[in-house]
Parts: sequence; structure tokens; C-alpha cells
Amino acid sequence: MSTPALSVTDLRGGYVRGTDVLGGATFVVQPGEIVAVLGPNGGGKTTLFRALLDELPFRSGTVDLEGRPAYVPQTERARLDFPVSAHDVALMGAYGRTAWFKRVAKADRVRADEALERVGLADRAHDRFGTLSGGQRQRVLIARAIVQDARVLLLDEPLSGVDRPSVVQIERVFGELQAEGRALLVATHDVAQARTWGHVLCLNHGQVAYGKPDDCLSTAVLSATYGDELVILDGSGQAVTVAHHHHDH
Ligand SMILES: Nc1ncnc2c1ncn2[C@@H]1O[C@H](COP(=O)(O)OP(=O)(O)OP(=O)(O)O)[C@@H](O)[C@H]1O
Repeated sequence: MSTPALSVTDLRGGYVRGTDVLGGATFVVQPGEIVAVLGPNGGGKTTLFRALLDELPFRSGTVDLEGRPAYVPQTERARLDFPVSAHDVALMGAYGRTAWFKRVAKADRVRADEALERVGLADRAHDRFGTLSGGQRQRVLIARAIVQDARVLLLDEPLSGVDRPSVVQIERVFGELQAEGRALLVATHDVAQARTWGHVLCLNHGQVAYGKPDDCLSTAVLSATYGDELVILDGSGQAVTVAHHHHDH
């Protein structure tokens, strides 16, 4: 087996010392795998991503990965009032390898154009980011991650509230990134969608389960993951939908 893209051992962390929001995550992700990260609101999905980005105030345990992961935030949380174009946002993926006193390399400008083409937005490159639809903005943020060229991508609910054409484009790009040997961790509330991906990580402040969907997504695991949030069962007793309450934090 090849070197894992990401290996995490007993990862714990939080915002206040001694109060772990994320307790004891241990899992290995191989290149080319997509992992659905499931959990209730406030269950620690975003906190896990921040720990993997080494952005948590307090963290313990080990994280082995090559380079820095690319983070794709929820579009709702991306600032919309900046006068930047879709191309400008995609190009930000190159900032990590650009010295502060230099202009972004011509090759990176070409990469930004290519990445927008890959997400089906070549014709919107010069549109202002804030004027695009939610699904289009999500695709621009994925283009930025493509320009960053990371082995591991962390995506925070990339398909929630996204229009159908964007879902189709995003799922196609996920397949391409997988084929390139990148690993994707995708936070989602959609259990049915999680079943279509290779692995599932269930979090509820700590790790409840990790493995293949058929092994992990039992009613017992989903109840432990979602606690008193509602799990709706289909006719065969399989948990398919989770009703959750939105909240701000
Ligand atoms: N910056 C912060 N400072 C203090 N506590 C925080 C901060 N961000 C999140 N938390 C707390 O950490 C816990 C986990 O939040 P997190 O955002 O990781 O959950 P989540 O699984 O991503 O939830 P959602 O599905 O609602 O996005 C929550 O109790 C939240 O209130």
C-alpha cells in the first residue's frame, strides 16, 4: 500500500485549554480516497479541519501529512463584498508559494484559468465573486484549492444549498481529484451521500466510528453520532436523513 495521504493519531484539541471540543480522533486516509465527515451541528467537523490546518489554539496528538491541506470553506461564510473577481479568488491558491515581495507567477495565473475551466466557470473568470450564485462561488473556492495543489483537501459542506448543475460539476471534479491521488475530507449532513463515498468518519465531539459506509453507518452508530437530533429511517430500517437545526456560532 502507498504512503497514506493523511495519518491522524489521538488528535485532540479545542479553543480553551483543558476543554477539548475534539477528543481522540484516530484514522488513516489513503491517496485517492473520499471521506465523508458526519456529525451533528457543533459536533466538531470544522474544529477537526482547523486542527488539521494547525489553526486550533490547543492541540495534541499527531498529524502526518505532506504539505499543508487546502481548505474549502462554506460559501455562506466567504466574504462577498470584496471587489475581487473569480480569477482573483482562484489565484489566491498560489499565495502560499509566493514570496510577499513578488508578483504571483505567470504560470500560476494560467493555473487559475485552468482551474476555473475545470469547475466549468471559464466564462465567469472576470465576474465579481460576490455576484456569482452560491453554487458558482463554491466552485470558485474549489478552483482555489486546485491551484493550491495540495495532496489533502478539506471541504466544509461543499454541496449544501448548492444548485443542481453545480452539484454535478463538483462531483465530477471530486472524481478527477481522486483519480489524481488526492485525498478529500468532506464535511456533510447528508448521510445518503456519505454512503456513496469510500469512507466515513463519524464525529460527536470525539470519534464515534471510522471505516467503510457499510460497516459504519448502522443505526447504532448514527444514534451515537447525532444524539437527540432526528434520524429518519427508510422502509428497510436504514438511516437516510438527518434533520438538524441551524445555529450560529
Ligand atoms: N472559535 C471558537 N471559539 C470557541 N468555541 C468554538 C469556536 N468555534 C467553534 N466552537 C465550538 O466548538 C464546537 C464544535 O464546533 P464546530 O464548528 O467544529 O462544529 P461543526 O461540526 O462544524 O458544526 P456545524 O455542522 O454546525 O458547522 C461547538 O460547541 C462550537 O460552539
